[in-house]
Amino acid sequence: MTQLATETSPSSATSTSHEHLIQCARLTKVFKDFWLRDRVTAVNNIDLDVRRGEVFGLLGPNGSGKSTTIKMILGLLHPTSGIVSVFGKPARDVSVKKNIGYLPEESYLYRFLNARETLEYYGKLFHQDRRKRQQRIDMLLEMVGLDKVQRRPIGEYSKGMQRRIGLAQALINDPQLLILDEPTTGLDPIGTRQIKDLILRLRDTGKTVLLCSHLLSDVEDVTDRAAIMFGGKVRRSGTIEELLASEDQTTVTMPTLSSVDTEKLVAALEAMGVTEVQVKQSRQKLESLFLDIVHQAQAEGVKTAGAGNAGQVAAFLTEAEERSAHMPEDTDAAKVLDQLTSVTPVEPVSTPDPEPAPVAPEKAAADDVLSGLTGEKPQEPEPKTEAKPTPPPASPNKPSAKADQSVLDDLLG
Ligand SMILES: Nc1ncnc2c1ncn2[C@@H]1O[C@H](COP(=O)(O)OP(=O)(O)OP(=O)(O)O)[C@@H](O)[C@H]1O
Repeated sequence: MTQLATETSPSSATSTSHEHLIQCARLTKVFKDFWLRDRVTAVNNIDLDVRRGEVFGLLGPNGSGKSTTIKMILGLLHPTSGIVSVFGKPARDVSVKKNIGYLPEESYLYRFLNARETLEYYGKLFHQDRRKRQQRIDMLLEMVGLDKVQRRPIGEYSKGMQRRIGLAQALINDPQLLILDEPTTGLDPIGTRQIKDLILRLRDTGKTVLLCSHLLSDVEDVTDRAAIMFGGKVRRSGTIEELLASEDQTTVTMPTLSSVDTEKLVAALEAMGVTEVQVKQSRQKLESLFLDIVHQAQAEGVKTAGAGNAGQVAAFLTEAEERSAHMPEDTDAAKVLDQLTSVTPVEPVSTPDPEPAPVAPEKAAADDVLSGLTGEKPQEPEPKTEAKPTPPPASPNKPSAKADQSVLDDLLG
């Protein structure tokens, strides 16, 4: 391919109005020291919105406030000031939690549980009945390529395998909003591609993804819009096209031209008054080259300890994508992803339970997990507010943008 770069026009990106699923207004978090004096302003008066059905990238260097923002969106940290609403409700509202899946930056998995037990544990926290839980666990283990190693303790897993089980854990409740903090850390390029494909597939089925990553090429590949933070503030935000558009260049790509044709083309452009024309041979991305080489080696039957798992995930995601391009509906992979991503009514988290006692150990364990995530002491349980079912996540039942706005207006006073 030949690429031709010339000076000219601005981005063609357009923005349309969408329903806001996360809204942060004047959001601030100041961490205090032991004597309650202000120590660190981690997030400083930011406005942010994430729209339903988009992949939103939250970027920034270490310590810029991304994780703190995410924890406030999750209701794990109290804002010092400002407002954060999720699904049109305050972030600490327990009922919104059922529709959120979260992959934390660090794994908070139990080393001595195996993959299946881990998903069992998280499925139970959502009070899923046994049959539904088992089905989902089977589908998720297959999807993240860990079904063959599901009985091994997680402590024995490699970093990438732990990321995979973390992702499965985040999806166990079929969330409408998926918050992924550095999802591709530790993954090989195949696993990274799989996660990116999965994110895109989930977006295509109507899920919203908030993605936090330092790997800019990953973010660039999958996000619709992004915000770049520094020092607790959002420095820039917009669509990827808007953010990356080079205002003073146009790129034209075409099949490779002969040197004679290239000269004619450049001469024609110069005759039109276009200056500084650059002609260069297109390069493929290192990721495509890597994947080509690996796939070729797999096709040749070259043996390697890790290839089995990676190949399986790729096949699953490929079949799912083919199905979306009008493949027969009944392939196994299509069914798996379909069921995982289908919009199903959300079950009440705690339908009045005739035997409430057995929930207690899980609750205690959940508090452990929460306190691990936040680094703060767990809150006292909010009495019985959990019992209210969330409206089904299908868009007709979701609060409208107007409703979102009015809640926010109410909250803002
Ligand atoms: N529990 C805490 N107590 C005190 N300071 C904190 C706490 N959590 C975060 N901070 C501080 O807040 C700032 C922002 O941290 P945060 O973890 O949000 O950054 P980040 O953008 O997610 O960074 P990274 O990319 O390294 O994960 C940092 O200066 C950090 O030290």
